[in-house]
Amino acid sequence: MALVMGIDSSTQSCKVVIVDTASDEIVRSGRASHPDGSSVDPEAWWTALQSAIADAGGIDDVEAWAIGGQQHGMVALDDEGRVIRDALLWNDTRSAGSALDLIEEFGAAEFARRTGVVPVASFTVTKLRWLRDNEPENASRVAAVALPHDWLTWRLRGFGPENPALDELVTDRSDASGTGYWSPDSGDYDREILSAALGGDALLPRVLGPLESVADARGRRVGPGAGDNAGAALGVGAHTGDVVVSIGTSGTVFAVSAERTIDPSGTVAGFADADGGFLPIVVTLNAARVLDAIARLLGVDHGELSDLALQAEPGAGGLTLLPYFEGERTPNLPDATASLSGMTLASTTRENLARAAVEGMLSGLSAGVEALRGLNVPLERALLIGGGAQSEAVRRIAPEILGLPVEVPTPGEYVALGAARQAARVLGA
Ligand SMILES: Nc1ncnc2c1ncn2[C@@H]1O[C@H](COP(=O)(O)OP(=O)(O)O)[C@@H](O)[C@H]1O
Ligand SMILES: O=C(CO)[C@@H](O)[C@H](O)COP(=O)(O)O
Repeated sequence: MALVMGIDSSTQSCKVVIVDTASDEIVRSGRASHPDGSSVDPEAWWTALQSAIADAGGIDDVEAWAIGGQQHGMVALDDEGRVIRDALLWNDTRSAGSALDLIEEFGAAEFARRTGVVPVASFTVTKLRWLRDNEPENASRVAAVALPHDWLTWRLRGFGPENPALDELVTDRSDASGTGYWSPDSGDYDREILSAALGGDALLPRVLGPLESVADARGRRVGPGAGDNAGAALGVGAHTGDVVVSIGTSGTVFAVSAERTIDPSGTVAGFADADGGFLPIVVTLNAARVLDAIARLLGVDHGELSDLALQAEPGAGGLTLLPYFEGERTPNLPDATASLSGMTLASTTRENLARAAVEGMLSGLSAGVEALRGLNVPLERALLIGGGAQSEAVRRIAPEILGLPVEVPTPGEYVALGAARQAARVLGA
């Protein structure tokens, strides 16, 4: 029997699972919270990772590990391996103007062709341009740029300001594909785009193939890791025809595909997966936290919110929630706010508001399903995962709004599980 560890360092928390490779069963697990906000000191993730590992009973008996994590966050390092400023996360919209500048310089179609994405504020490339234009002194100190999972992998392998070997930074295809300066065709970085964004070159993590590995300070195998969505695809075992709908802080709709997709409109991002293929994906900024916000407003917990929503009729009596609480990424409306419409004396009930929250959140995801269908991605069934999939109302209303049969795998930490599966693979177990 060999034990492996998978980690999901997500927006709201860090989750650790320790899996027995003989049975594929989780034998121990742990978690710790991350701070709120879209600009976060990466040290908080490192502290949370260590707490989550302690909560899981430690890793002395683990033979291999891998980290999945929230994508796109900009971790800028100086030449002594120190973090230069708080990381700007995927849901930080301050670089929306920088995204427009990059589109003007390169063209949306050219960007999509070269990198698989059209810049929006979420992608790392726009955060680097924002740094260049707004904090030139910080930009001039950047020696290396990493993503959250790259940086945590480096730290857990024993590197950091005390041992600042920047050339030991590694990443994987899936997370590299969310930077906006990586080419899905060549598998190399697009240095011209990187330099145009940052105003100079920087060291970037070496991109490992799906079965490549490195070692930690104790000689254990360390997998390349993954962006959280690609990690979830591994964890849930997604096949052609499946569309995974993940309701976490972000709402994501994605499929695994042997072919890369190119969408010059930017609606579908042409990411890579963690298995040597591709992962066409649509991402919204407003998902589980829409339900959190309305539950808070109504003074109920998630179970009660779900009960209320299921007591209302489909269509919520005409009440509609457009849930752009955090601006929106798809459609690209970084400055939008949420709005409630269709309020009459009859429609304005607690039940209808709860239902409107579920329907509004799912409608954003349903637009994602349509966008994938528009690129001829085969879609036969939806697999619903993420914290929001624990809501019975979400599970029961989803088939009608998504227009697909919906299966709900047993609630679980699929990103961490996907990372554990990758660790087992690199161990050859
Ligand atoms: N029963 C539930 N119904 C609806 N939402 C829930 C439920 N349980 C947890 N959540 C929400 O799910 C979110 C966490 O999901 P998760 O997939 O772990 O997010 P992330 O990966 O972005 O950190 C939180 O916003 C939490 O409030
Ligand atoms: O921006 C994206 C994908 O493009 C998000 O999916 C982030 O990767 C954050 O994921 P969660 O923390 O919401 O799971």
